[in-house]
Amino acid sequence: MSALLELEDVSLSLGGRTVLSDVSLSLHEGEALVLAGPSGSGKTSLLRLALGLLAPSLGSIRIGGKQASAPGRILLLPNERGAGAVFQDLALWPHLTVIGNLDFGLAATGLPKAERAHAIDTMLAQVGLAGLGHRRPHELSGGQQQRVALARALVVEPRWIALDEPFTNLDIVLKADILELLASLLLARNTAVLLVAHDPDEAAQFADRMAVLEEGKLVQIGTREMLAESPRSAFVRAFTRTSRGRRGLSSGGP
Ligand SMILES: Nc1ncnc2c1ncn2[C@@H]1O[C@H](COP(=O)(O)OP(=O)(O)OP(=O)(O)O)[C@@H](O)[C@H]1O
Repeated sequence: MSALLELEDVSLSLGGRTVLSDVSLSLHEGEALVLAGPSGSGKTSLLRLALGLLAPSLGSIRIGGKQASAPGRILLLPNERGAGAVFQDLALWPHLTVIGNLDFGLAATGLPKAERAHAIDTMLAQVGLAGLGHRRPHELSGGQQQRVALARALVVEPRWIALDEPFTNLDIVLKADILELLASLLLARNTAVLLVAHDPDEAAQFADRMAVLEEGKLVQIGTREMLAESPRSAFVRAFTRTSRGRRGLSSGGP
């Protein structure tokens, strides 16, 4: 079975400087792959390439075995990549209600209105926002806004989602809560995730595999076993135990 997402020997130059060199990486069905690395190492750029927001300078990207990007070319548009995304700034539509924000992408799928309303209701209940659907983003707390962004990314049932440090601005308790919620939602839906994380603890909660970028090069890729001794190991073990059975993933190289 082909990977959901495959980067092969991808390099990226922006403004005359090399941002990524020769990166090969894949994301498999239901897998949680965490991308770590120092500031400026190219994590966001890699996500943008994967989502089809940037074209590689060299190399190729495949989505579900289909050619998605080639040097200087985006062959599959972002909305054709089966992906959802949440970025740090969340980018919620300020003039739309919570329901309006979720319906924005869902309406484009062509699903009839009644089914969309049902999907939105279910999703909002799952992220703990039942009853808040008619509020606008500025009428919500920071943590609630994060949940809306997550719900908006997931309501269209993407096969994978890209998360670019979306929870950085939350306090530690809220962050732990939302990460736990995210883990359970992804597990229930078998959605794969490519998560950019600064914090190794955050990575450990999540990762089936972890990839480390330094100065645009992939310097390390490790399995969840490497993360078993994390300070939150009880949760990690619970998560990996369930996910191992369900996903039947063999860990290994890129
Ligand atoms: N449009 C651009 N033009 C020129 N250089 C860019 C551009 N976008 C990003 N860069 C450079 O590419 C490098 C990688 O940036 P990127 O945002 O991918 O890193 P990052 O690992 O996500 O960093 P952070 O953790 O700080 O968000 C940085 O040195 C950045 O300055």
